[in-house]
Amino acid sequence: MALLEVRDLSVVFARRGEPPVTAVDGISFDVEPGRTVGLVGESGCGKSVTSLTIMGLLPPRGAEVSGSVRFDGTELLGLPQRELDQRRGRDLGMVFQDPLTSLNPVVPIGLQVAEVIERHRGTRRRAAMSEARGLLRRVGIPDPDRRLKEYPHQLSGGMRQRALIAMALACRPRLLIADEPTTALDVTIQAQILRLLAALVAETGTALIMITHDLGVVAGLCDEVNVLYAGRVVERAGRHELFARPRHPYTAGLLSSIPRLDVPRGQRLTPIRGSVADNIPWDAGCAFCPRCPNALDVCDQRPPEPGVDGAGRLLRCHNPVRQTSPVQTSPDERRRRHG
Ligand SMILES: Nc1ncnc2c1ncn2[C@@H]1O[C@H](COP(=O)(O)OP(=O)(O)OP(=O)(O)O)[C@@H](O)[C@H]1O
Repeated sequence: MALLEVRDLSVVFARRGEPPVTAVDGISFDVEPGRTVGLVGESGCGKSVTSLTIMGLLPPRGAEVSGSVRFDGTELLGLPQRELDQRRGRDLGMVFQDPLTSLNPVVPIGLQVAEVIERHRGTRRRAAMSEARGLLRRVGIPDPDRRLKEYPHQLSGGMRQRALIAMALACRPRLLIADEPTTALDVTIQAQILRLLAALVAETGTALIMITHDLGVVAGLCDEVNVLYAGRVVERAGRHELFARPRHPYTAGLLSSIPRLDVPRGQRLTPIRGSVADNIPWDAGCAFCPRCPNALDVCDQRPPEPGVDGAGRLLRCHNPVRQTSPVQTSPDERRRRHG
């Protein structure tokens, strides 16, 4: 059974004097224990609203939420706040993109981690501090005895992100949601943090939802990738299939926007044209249609229904990319081939 089952989740924000915004529009996906699932898409496609809804952290007023979010068989939507807080503390953890705003600037790092352990597991201060030291070491913070006493501003960006991961792990969550955890970091530190997350997932068996605008980030980490566009999943496939044969023109565009060294001669990067401001509403057709290189007449007349092929790939497109042989090689595949 899936650890997390999201079914037909929709989130609509009411705005005074303006039409409502449908941030999430009928999203469904599962996360199995120990698996890593990516939610990928451009800014504004609904990634963060989805994760905040799962965590029960959406502002209580102004958002109309429908659908179902079941964690280990329990419906989380509509759960009384107390029970949700307990579950969040015990089973669900989150790593946000900006550690400086997520960490308390006036509390030393070690104490922040220890307080999470104390609050959620009832551990005494001394034992919690000792466990915090171990966690800081585990997430790769050098000299944890010293760092324990330091404040967030005394740590580098990468170390702050590691501290945040330590805090999220302090409750030993069964599901961790990482929302753009590497966006604020430079490229080498990004790679280190991604390796750390992969190692922690393998070691602890925690399920992970990885939220990012960058398909390159999920390339080495996710078992399965959901590509979101304007609040809907437009393609879902295992990482290898998605990278080898993207079928939705949006996925293909995202993939070809990743700079790579092994692009076949003559094939150029073809970034997606336009912006989300060009979208049409889903009830009129495919929201991506005005930006789509494959658009047909039907695309701005009728919304595409999602279909699932024999290999389990979900696709929502009237005119998918047709490929008979792989044109892209996933980073994993390249590593495997080249050792
Ligand atoms: N409180 C709110 N009130 C009104 N609209 C909102 C609110 N929060 C989010 N939205 C809108 O919902 C849509 C989805 O936002 P969301 O933050 O989930 O996107 P995202 O894919 O996570 O983008 P980013 O990577 O920029 O955070 C956007 O159009 C956004 O403007």
